[in-house]
Amino acid sequence: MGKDLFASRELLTSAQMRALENHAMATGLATGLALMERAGAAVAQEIRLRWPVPGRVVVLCGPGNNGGDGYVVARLLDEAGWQVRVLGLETAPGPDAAEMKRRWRERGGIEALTVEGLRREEADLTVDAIFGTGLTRPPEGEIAALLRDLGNAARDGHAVSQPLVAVDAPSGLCLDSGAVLGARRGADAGAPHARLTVTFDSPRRGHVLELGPALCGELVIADIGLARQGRVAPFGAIAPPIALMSGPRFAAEQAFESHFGHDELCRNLLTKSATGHKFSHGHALILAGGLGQGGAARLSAKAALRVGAGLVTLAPPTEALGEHALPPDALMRRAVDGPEDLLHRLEDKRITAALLGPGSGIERAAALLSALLETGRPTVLDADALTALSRRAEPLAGLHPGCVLTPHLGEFARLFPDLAEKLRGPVLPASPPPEDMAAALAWHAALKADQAALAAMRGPLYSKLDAVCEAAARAGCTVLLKGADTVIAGPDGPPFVQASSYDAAAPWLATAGSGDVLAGIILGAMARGSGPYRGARIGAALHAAAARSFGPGLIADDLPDTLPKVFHTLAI
Ligand SMILES: NC(=O)C1=CN([C@@H]2O[C@H](COP(=O)(O)OP(=O)(O)OC[C@H]3O[C@@H](n4cnc5c(N)ncnc54)[C@H](O)[C@@H]3O)[C@@H](O)[C@H]2O)[C@@H](O)CC1
Ligand SMILES: Nc1ncnc2c1ncn2[C@@H]1O[C@H](COP(=O)(O)OP(=O)(O)O)[C@@H](O)[C@H]1O
Ligand SMILES: [K+]
Repeated sequence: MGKDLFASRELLTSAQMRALENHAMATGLATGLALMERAGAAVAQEIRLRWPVPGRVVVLCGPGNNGGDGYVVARLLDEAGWQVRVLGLETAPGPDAAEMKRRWRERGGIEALTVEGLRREEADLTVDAIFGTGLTRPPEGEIAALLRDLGNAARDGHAVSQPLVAVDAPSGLCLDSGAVLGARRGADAGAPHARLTVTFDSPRRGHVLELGPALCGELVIADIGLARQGRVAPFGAIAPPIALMSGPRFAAEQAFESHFGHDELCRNLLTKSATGHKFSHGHALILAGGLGQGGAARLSAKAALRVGAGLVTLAPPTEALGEHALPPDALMRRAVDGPEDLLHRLEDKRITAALLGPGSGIERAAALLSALLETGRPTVLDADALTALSRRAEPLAGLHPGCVLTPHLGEFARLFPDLAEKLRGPVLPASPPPEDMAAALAWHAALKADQAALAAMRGPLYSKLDAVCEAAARAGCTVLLKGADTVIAGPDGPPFVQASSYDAAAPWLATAGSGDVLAGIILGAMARGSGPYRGARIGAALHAAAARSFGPGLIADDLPDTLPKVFHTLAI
C-alpha cells in the first residue's frame, strides 16, 4: 500500500493484446521473432530467479505461439544448465514458433505431448506453454486429459506434483473471463494451477477475474518492449473499451500514471482545503430503517464521516430515532417519515448525496425510491434498495447518471437476471437467450447438455466486466459489482476492476456489514463531489486498503476506524 493506491493500469482482452502485438510488428517496433524471444527470455529469467539451482524441467509446448515461447524457454534453460525435456506436437506452427522449434531441435529432441509422456520421468518443474491468448475452444482429447492431469495434481497431490510455471496463462484459462473453457462456470477442473504465471506487457481480464487469481498463482507482468506511447492507436475500433485495473502491487511496479485523470483526481478528492468549512465538504443523508435495523446505517454513516463528508445525517422513521441515538456522536439525526417528507428534506440543496438501502428495510426502500430518484440527487443504492428496485414493474426506471448501484452477485442477478445467467453460462452465446426467464433457463440447460454444440463453440467467454458494462449501460448509471474481484462500470469512466487478488487480497472483507461500510465510503466521497464513477473507485480502493491494513480479525466496525491509517499512507 502507498500513495499509488489509486493508480491503475490497462487490463486487456486477448483481442486487444493481439492488436497491440500486430501494431508493434506492422510499425516495425519489433519482429514477431524478437517478441517471442523476449517473452521466452522473461519466463526463463523469472524461473532462474526463483529456482537458482538448475534442475530437471519438462516444457510442454502447444500448437501456436505460446508453444513457440516454450521452445525459447527450453533453449534458454538448457543453456543455463537445466536438464530439459520438451513435449510437443507434430503439427507445424506459425513461422516464428517454427523457427524457435527448429532452434530447440539443434539442442534436443521433442517427445509427444501426452499424459504418458508427462509421467514418464520425474521433473522438478513443469513449464506450461500449451495455450495462451489463442485458446478459442475447450481443449479436447489427449491435451484435455493432460491438462486435467496437471489440474488434479495441483489439487490433491496425485500424479505429477512438481511446481508449474505458466507461460502467459495456465492453459485452459479463458483470458477474457477468468473461467475455464469447457468446464462448468466456476469449476477449475481442466486447467492446471500454476505456482507462477509470467504474462507479457499487460494483464488480461482473465488474470484478475473469477478463477484467474487462483489458477495463475503469482503473476509477473514482463515488459517485452511493446510501445507505451500512442497505445490507443492499435486498439482503434476494437470493442469492448479498454478496462483498467488497480491493486497495490500492480500500481507500485508500474509507472503508468493517471489514466484519463481519474487516478490523480481520486487522490485529490480526499484532501481538505485549509480554508474550507463543513459545508464545503458536503452533507450526506442516510435513509435508515425502522426499529432493530440501525446497525447497518450507522456503519455506513461512520464510513461517510471518516472519508471526510462535512456533515452526515441519519434519517430513520420517527419511531426509530431513539435507537439511532447511539454513537457516533458526530452524526446528526433527523426523522424522515415518507416520500413527501423526503422531498421536503431534499429541498435543502446543501444535502449533496444520499444513501438508501443498508438496513432500510425493503418496504421503506420501496416507498422512498421514486421520490429520491425524482430529485436527481447523487445517490447510492445498496442492499434493500436494490431488492426494492428489482421488485418494481420496471426495475431500472428513474435511475439517472448520478446514481451508483452496489449489488453483490445475488442482488445483481435479481436486477439483471439475463446478464447473470449469461455469466453462469459456459460460453458467449451466438444469439442471446430468450427474454423470458424460464425459457432462458431451459435454453441454457439444453446447451450445457449438448457436448457437441459446446465443443463447436468459440470464445471468448462472457466476463464479469462484460456483464457490468451491459448493466451500467442499461441502468444509465454507475454499477459496482461486489466480490473478491470488484468490477465497476458507468457512463463517466472506463470499466474498472479492483483486483483483490495476489498480494492485494483482502479476504477479511467477507464479513457481515462490510458492504454497508463500502456504501458509506462511496456516499461520503460523492457528498464531497467525487461524482459517481470516481466515488465507486475511491470506495473500492479504500475499502480493500483498510481491510488489508487491519488484517485478520477484521469486523465491519473496524473498517471506518482504519481509514485514517490508510489516509496517512496516502499523505492526505
Ligand atoms: N503474437 C505475438 O507477437 C506474441 C505472442 N506471444 C505468445 O503467443 C501466444 C498466442 O499465440 P497464438 O495466437 O498462436 O495462440 P496459442 O499459442 O495460445 O494457441 C493457439 C493455437 O492453438 C490452437 N487451439 C486453440 N484452441 C485449441 C483447442 N481447444 N484445442 C487444440 N488447439 C487449439 C489454435 O488453432 C492455434 O493453433 C501468447 O499467449 C503468447 O504466449 C509471445 O510470444 C509474445 C509475442
Ligand atoms: N474474498 C474477498 N476478497 C475481497 N473482498 C471481498 C471478499 N469477499 C467479500 N468481499 C467484499 O466485501 C463486501 C461484502 O459486501 P456484501 O456482500 O454487501 O456483504 P454485507 O451485506 O454483509 O455487508 C463487498 O465489498 C465485497 O467486495
Ligand atoms: K500456457
